[in-house]
Amino acid sequence: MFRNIEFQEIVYTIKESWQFGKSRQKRCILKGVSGVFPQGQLTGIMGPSGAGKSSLLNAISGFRSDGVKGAIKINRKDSCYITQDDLHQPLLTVEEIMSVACELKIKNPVNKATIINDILSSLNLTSRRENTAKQLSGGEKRRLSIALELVANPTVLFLDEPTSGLDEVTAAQCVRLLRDLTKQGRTIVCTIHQPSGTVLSLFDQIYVLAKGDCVFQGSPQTIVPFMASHGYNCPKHYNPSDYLIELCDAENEVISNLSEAINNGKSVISPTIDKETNNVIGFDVKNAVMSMLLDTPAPPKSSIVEKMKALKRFLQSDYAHSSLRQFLVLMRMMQTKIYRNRIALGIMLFHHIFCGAILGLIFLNSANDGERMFDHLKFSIAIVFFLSYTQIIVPVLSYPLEVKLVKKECFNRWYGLTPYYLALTFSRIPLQIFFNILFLTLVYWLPGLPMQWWRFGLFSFVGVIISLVAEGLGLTIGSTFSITNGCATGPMILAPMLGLAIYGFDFAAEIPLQMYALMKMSFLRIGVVSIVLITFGYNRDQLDCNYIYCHFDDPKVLLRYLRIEEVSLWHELTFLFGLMITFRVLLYFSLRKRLK
Ligand SMILES: Nc1ncnc2c1ncn2[C@@H]1O[C@H](COP(=O)(O)OP(=O)(O)OP(=O)(O)O)[C@@H](O)[C@H]1O
Repeated sequence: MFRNIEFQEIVYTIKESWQFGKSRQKRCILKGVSGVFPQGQLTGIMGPSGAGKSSLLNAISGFRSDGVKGAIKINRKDSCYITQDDLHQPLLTVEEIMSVACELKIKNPVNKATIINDILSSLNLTSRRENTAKQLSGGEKRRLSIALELVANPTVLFLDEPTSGLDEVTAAQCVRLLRDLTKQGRTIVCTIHQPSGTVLSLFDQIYVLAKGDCVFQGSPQTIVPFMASHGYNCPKHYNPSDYLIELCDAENEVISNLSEAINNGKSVISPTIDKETNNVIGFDVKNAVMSMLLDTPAPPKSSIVEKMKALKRFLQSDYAHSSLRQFLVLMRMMQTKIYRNRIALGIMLFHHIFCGAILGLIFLNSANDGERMFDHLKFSIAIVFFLSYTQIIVPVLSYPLEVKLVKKECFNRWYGLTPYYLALTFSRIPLQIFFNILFLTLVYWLPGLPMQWWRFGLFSFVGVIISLVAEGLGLTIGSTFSITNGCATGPMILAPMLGLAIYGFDFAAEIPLQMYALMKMSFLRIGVVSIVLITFGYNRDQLDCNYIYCHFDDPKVLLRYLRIEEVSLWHELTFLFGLMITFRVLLYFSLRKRLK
């Protein structure tokens, strides 16, 4: 059902970020603004930089709810939000991305091809359908963002700065396109920076904010007469919106005068039109009729009714398809994405073969040397460190950007968190196993470890588990922090773990009990102990000795020296599994927090 979007006395408060020596203070970004965005119209939210335009759009669309107070009347299930960043899967073609959107967003995508053709041709993207998203220009990316959301035929579209970064002609084309979409009954609200006269005239309504207050709401043609009635005469040949914004930016008094006149958005300025010439000859200040003001308040609900409603909401899926179907579509999309990234695949292949060969050559034929006890330990540490570092650093650098895309798609109800999370977890495993086994084969074979299949199998299994633990940690960091903060956090977590991994190898007998407990928290330590147990335990044959006496030629002596001869590999594996699950659970909650 089409209805106006109405909001009343919206207050948006943020907590200033913490600064050294200063206490955290609250800052009011939106100061009780009200307004109506009429159904089937194109409304532009304008204002000086920092006025709170994006904040208002985020608050009304629900993209941001923390710190937002006030009443908002909108059918969110039928709306979508298009972010400023134009985030898409860069390696998929326009057609593939549209196809994924159709499969996830349409209940019965039987005429999927027709829907895609219609939307692409109406947005002038047909000629680009075979191109990947990263090959598109800024304007094309913007149109693709709109095309993707149109698949579900939403009645309300929110767009944050759809014209930013576009030249004047492309910006006008973009706004014209939005206006055409309103002709099909859609309500479109977007933030916009100082539009040209041509672009301004394309809007049905303008909502102007200044320092968190509403200073104008109405048709663009009424800006000049409205301002003039308050003594602010817009010079001829001057863009009225520029004049209004510049005035508000310069003088606080203007903001309070205009905001009072418009009742902070509770009034709307409508044009008086001369019937003969069809020109705007004046304006009227009307109450922005807000049905929610007229609605009689519902009687307070009992907690049982509330609980039943919550249960109903839980059982009714917000999505077009079941979680299983979402998982399968996402899994296929992620696989395509992984295998299409040929450069990354090539680098990963080279990285694993090169590092495996280098490590193998450093310890070439040394695995059976009974005099090189410390080399055996260094070898185990190097393997564990390689597996961990590789798996942590890649997601720390690449995942933060993906989280933003996931946030947008989840918000627009493409899919739920659980199917996404499962697809993310399982889609990477086959390739990860392949690369790790390649590396582990080289480092097993070149140093000359015993050619026993079962031992190699265990060695590879533990290696893969270590890399999965590390990947979980890397993804958790990537989903929680930005790239910059993640780059500091990753090594900060890894460094003590590495310290614990090598701690006490030469005085194992004297390690205090508390340190043992701490060492169990380092998956690197558990990984090193597991690798040593596999390579030197399980009745490994006597090592070579070219002297009269080699203290460590009996592998059991090495295990005893490290105080791990009684340690069970399965016990260590249980800890590794425990940490793997812990990091994956942390990843889930971190994603959930971000998506909220
Ligand atoms: N999460 C946040 N944390 C800290 N400050 C914020 C946050 N969100 C908004 N602000 C501040 O609120 C003010 C309004 O921000 P907003 O992005 O809504 O402005 P805007 O009118 O869209 O500006 P611009 O046109 O420059 O994008 C800015 O001063 C901004 O720094």
